[in-house]
Amino acid sequence: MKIFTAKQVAEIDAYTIINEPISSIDLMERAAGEIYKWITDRFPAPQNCKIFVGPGNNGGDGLALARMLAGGNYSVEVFVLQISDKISADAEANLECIRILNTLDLYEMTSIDSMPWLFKDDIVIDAIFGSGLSRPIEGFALDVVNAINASDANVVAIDIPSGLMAEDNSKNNLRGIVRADFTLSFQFPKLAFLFPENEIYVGEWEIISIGLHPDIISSKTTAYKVLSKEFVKSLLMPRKKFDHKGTYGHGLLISGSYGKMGAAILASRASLRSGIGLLTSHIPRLGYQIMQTAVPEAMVSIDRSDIIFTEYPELSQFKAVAIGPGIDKKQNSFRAIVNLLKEVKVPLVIDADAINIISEHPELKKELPMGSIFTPHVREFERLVGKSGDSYTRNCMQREFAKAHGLTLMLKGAYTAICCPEGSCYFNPTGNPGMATAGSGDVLTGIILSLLSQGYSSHIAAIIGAYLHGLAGDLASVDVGVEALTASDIIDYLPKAWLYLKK
Ligand SMILES: NC(=O)C1=CN([C@@H]2O[C@H](COP(=O)(O)OP(=O)(O)OC[C@H]3O[C@@H](n4cnc5c(N)ncnc54)[C@H](OP(=O)(O)O)[C@@H]3O)[C@@H](O)[C@H]2O)[C@@H](O)CC1
Ligand SMILES: Nc1ncnc2c1ncn2[C@@H]1O[C@H](COP(=O)(O)OP(=O)(O)O)[C@@H](O)[C@H]1O
Ligand SMILES: [K+]
Repeated sequence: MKIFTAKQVAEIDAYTIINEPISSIDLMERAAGEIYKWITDRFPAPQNCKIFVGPGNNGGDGLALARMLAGGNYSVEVFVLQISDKISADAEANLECIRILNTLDLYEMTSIDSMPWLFKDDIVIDAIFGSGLSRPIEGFALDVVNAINASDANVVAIDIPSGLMAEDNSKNNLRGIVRADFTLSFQFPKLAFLFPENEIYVGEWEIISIGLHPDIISSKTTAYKVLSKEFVKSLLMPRKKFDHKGTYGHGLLISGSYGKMGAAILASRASLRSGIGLLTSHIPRLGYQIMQTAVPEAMVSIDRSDIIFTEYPELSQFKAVAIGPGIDKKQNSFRAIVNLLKEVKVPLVIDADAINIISEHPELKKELPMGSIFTPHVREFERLVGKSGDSYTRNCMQREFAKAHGLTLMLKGAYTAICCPEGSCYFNPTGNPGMATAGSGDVLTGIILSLLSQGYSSHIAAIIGAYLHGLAGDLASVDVGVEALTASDIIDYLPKAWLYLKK
């Protein structure tokens, strides 16, 4: 699913109006009708609805919705904020319509003094500002936002919580944003919904389709997409009858150290559960028996060191290499990484302490092999790329870094962001908080190594890997719940995840 900027959505709107064709007020009616359906489904009548309305088309949606709710056995009060002299034509038309209705109460608000009391069971509809917000909210509208936020009512935001910018909130007043329980976004998600600090404003979000024109949606380009099952499935390569293990490649996994052999076991098992033909696990000597016992399918390459990574086997036989899970950051490991970066000619997955080592030696950033994949979580990302005060800025830095170095840079977490060398950014919707547990990143590294070894290109391997990893976590959470979920569960549910993905 594509994510467009607020400006692009306005263009898509305008195209739809001309080419469907449909009048703008009818499009507003359609949008409000879809919100009405959602509300009647979620909060069946009778209920008390308090609708706060601003001067633009977001307010117009709220006014059209007010008329529908009033006709549907809801008790409706509408509060029109007198914010500016301007009111959009469609909002004005809808305001005229409801002025003559005696089925609802209409109030014009010029100060916070006329703010109604909001009760716990009230449904508050936030239609103050939508995607036309051009600056932080101030004045009495800010007081209204704060009063809504201080209440226990059920707050439903139309299109976007008022005060939240659709993309960049780095200069916003964060105290002037409605904290919705539900956000009903028209046709597409906003980029801001995918950033962790905005969860308190957006609440649960849903996409409400309003029939915007398919031609413009498919032709308009955007850097941002949310992955879908259909898209990920379309990337899978079919297996053929006469394929053999050589067809699916030989991968090298460099992982583990004293006290962290578990990372090597997890990544190895995940790799083998994701379709790799042959896996060689390079580990320090102490891990030999552990690995041979825990993962009999893996071949083992033994480091001269008992406890850390200091060397690697001859590389020509491998189709892909992954390094990092559990390797630690000792000086000898750093030297071995310097050599590996110089020598490796195949795609490389760089995770965990391999990222930290490169971050501590910025001169190594020049050596990064094109086509490599970095898989940092946010702390590792900050060490590698730099700090930022907000997620939008961080995402811009991530895209820039991927472009500048010609590599795929994943930022792990809820909605893992995968930035590709040509500038695109994919967000992964699968996964759950149960995966915030030790070793789940090691599992992801193993999966991606496996996909690279099978011949998937770097950014495709990152996309399939992130989606599959989250899907396995989601399927596991259905059976074991989120608290009890372990990284091993993610591996155990990889078979089901593959089957579900290919269905
Ligand atoms: N997408 C779709 O397909 C469809 C979209 N629809 C709906 O349209 C909405 C977008 O409507 P919109 O463009 O009229 O913008 P909206 O946010 O209502 O208000 C802008 C007004 O507020 C003003 N203003 C801005 N910031 C301000 C501030 N801080 N403090 C004070 N004033 C401020 C601004 O003034 P200006 O910036 O020009 O000074 C302007 O007057 C969209 O979110 C969705 O709900 C549906 O109806 C149909 C299908
Ligand atoms: N709340 C969440 N929602 C979705 N995925 C999550 C969530 N928390 C963690 N994950 C996923 O779990 C993995 C955690 O990786 P990482 O932090 O490197 O763990 P570790 O270092 O313990 O292996 C990442 O792939 C991340 O996307
Ligand atoms: K809104």
